Amino acid sequence: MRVKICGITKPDQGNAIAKLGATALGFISVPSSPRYVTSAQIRSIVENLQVSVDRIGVFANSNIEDICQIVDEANLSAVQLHGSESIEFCTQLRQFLPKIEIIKALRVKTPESLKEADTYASYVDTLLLDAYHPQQLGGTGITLDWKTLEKFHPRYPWFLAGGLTPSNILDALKLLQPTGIDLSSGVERYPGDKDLDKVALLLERVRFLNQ
Ligand SMILES: O=C(O)c1ccccc1N[C@@H]1O[C@H](COP(=O)(O)O)[C@@H](O)[C@H]1O
Repeated sequence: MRVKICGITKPDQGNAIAKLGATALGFISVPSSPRYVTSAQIRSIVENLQVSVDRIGVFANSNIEDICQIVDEANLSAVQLHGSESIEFCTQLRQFLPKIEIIKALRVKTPESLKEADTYASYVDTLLLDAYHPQQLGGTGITLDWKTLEKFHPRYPWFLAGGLTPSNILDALKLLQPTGIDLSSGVERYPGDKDLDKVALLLERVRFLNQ
């Protein structure tokens, strides 16, 4: 199972989380977020890594030129599109970034969002389902209504996100079978400052379930 810890802002925490066994680190390239980091900051976190992990930049309604520049400057391996990017936008971005994983995030408001996920699946590598909040794009700590997803068994890879914590992860994974999980506020002391004890506990619980 892929485990992405998102909203990394500090080189020592990024390296520690990768060493604990997370498979991906997420970096918020959305200027309005309290977890926002510049491409230079991401690069310094990435250059400090002692183990290999996926390096995912999170964008929301950015233009293609800016995304490509940040991918290049920060040495990212994947982009997560967390705004209202269209299928056409994803297709265009694919042409500019043929070797970079494209993850489309959808904020699940109603069961219709799951049909939307199916329509994106042929145009991106991976889907990500997050909780809906009327004002905020992500990192809200709001838990998805997992019941909505009970019959969601797609053939494509997908991350479960939204309000996951070390306390609720086992309940989520007993009900759902995502190929990856994504956590931000559930493993931090305050926005951008990760709690390494919580990350370690999370990884321990996920390993317990997968053994
Ligand atoms: O974390 C943010 O600040 C953020 C800002 C803008 C778009 C996405 C953001 N984070 C994403 O939110 C989800 C879930 O976060 P949480 O675990 O509920 O706190 C995750 O996919 C982050 O990548």
